[in-house]
Amino acid sequence: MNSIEQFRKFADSTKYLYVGSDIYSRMISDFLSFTEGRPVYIIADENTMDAAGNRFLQFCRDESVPVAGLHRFSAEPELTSDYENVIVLKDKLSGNYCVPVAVGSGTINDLVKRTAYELNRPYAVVATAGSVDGYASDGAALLYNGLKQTLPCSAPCFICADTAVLSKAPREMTSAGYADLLAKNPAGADWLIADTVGLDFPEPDVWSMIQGNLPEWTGSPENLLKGDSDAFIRLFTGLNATGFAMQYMKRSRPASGAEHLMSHIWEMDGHTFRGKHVSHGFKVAIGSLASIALMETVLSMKPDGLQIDSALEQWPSFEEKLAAVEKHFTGTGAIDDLLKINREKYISHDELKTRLFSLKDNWGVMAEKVFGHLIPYRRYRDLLERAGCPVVPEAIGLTVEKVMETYYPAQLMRNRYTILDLAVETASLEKACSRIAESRLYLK
Ligand SMILES: NC(=O)C1=CN([C@@H]2O[C@H](COP(=O)(O)OP(=O)(O)OC[C@H]3O[C@@H](n4cnc5c(N)ncnc54)[C@H](OP(=O)(O)O)[C@@H]3O)[C@@H](O)[C@H]2O)C=CC1
Ligand SMILES: O=C(CO)COP(=O)(O)O
Repeated sequence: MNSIEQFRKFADSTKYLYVGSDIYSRMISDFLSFTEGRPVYIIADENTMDAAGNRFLQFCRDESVPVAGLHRFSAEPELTSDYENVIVLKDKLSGNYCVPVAVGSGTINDLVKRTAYELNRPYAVVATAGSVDGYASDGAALLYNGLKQTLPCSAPCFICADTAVLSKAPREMTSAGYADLLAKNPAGADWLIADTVGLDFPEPDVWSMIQGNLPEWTGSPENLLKGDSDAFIRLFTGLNATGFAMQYMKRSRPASGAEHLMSHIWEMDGHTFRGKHVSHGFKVAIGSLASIALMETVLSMKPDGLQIDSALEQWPSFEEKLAAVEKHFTGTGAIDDLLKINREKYISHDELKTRLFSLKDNWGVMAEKVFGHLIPYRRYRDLLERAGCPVVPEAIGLTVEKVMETYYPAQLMRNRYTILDLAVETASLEKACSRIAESRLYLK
């Protein structure tokens, strides 16, 4: 198996990485190099303090690492990725020159990551679950002005994960991490589509690190559910390699495609199921299935089926496109940011015409490339199911109809070309939605 350390060469901020069952006996010397004698300030919550924080505190005591303070968010109500929580943390930390240590999973890590960045300090994370690929990324996925966006900031300088802790995390968190990792497959297909349009060339080293190793990282989902420690190392390696890829590229393209944009819409809607927020990974699982369904439906079309005249006729003017953004997002704090994104993203009728003719010429090559890469829907669903992930929208409190309604606003979320753009630009979204909704396979 590829060692996680060999992927760290892609990271410019993460200098130290410890994963395994005996991390505390090995990491003191590097930890002291990281802190440079400054005290640590631990940020955790009630769940994560029990899961790993107390053990980390014991490590500090045993090794005489000074602890300046401890902020423990309460477990109820659920901690969210709202930027307001960064303000709370900055207020706590700004007075003393300590180094922050996040003890938790995706949300706590992102809150501390952005706080450390705004205070211009390095930070460490003690991971408590293999639930997301965000530990090692250099962005924080936060709700800022109501828009779920990836705010720039440096990745952690020091990452450690005790596999005994990861394997004891709630099973759903592991399944969610598996779904977030497996999603690099449809996200990669989106990258190939963007490449065909001439917008975003897949960086070869990053492509081979992620896509080349993904089958091994995700190949035996049931071993994760059995608590197999090697399976956890593979999962955490894949999640962190993706984070390193984001550090290397300074953007989230290697990790995120249409499936993530759909998940962000549901998060911004405040979607809950049985009174609780649905995890990032579970929303991504349904977003992935929806994205693959759309890819298989749209790309199965023959080039002759691409009606350029009708697509051009349906293409909105600049004003009409902005009006569509207003219609979908008015009343949310995100509206100004989304209008800006869509002003930048808009292409004129003439530009669309050129793109559509080029697409018609390259359609067969693009479909071949994408289908050569994409895990087919049935197999993808099976992998998710074996990993304990949701495979129908109802399992996270959505409906097929709601998923169909999400494709269009998700296309407005980012200036990053995906299958959503291809479907909208070729005026095939509506027809594809009817086919998906009527099919006996997709999202059923
Ligand atoms: N920056 C990036 O590149 C990325 C960021 N993300 C973001 O990460 C967030 C989701 O993170 P995710 O990890 O799924 O969920 P959370 O960090 O929100 O954690 C979900 C719940 O699990 C609890 N928990 C964590 N570890 C343990 C444990 N070992 N034992 C018991 N309970 C535990 C948490 O407790 P508590 O509330 O106490 O922490 C919380 O209640 C989203 O905001 C998403 O957008 C996702 C991918 C990439
Ligand atoms: O969640 C992320 C990666 O897993 C971040 O992706 P976005 O940049 O699309 O928000």
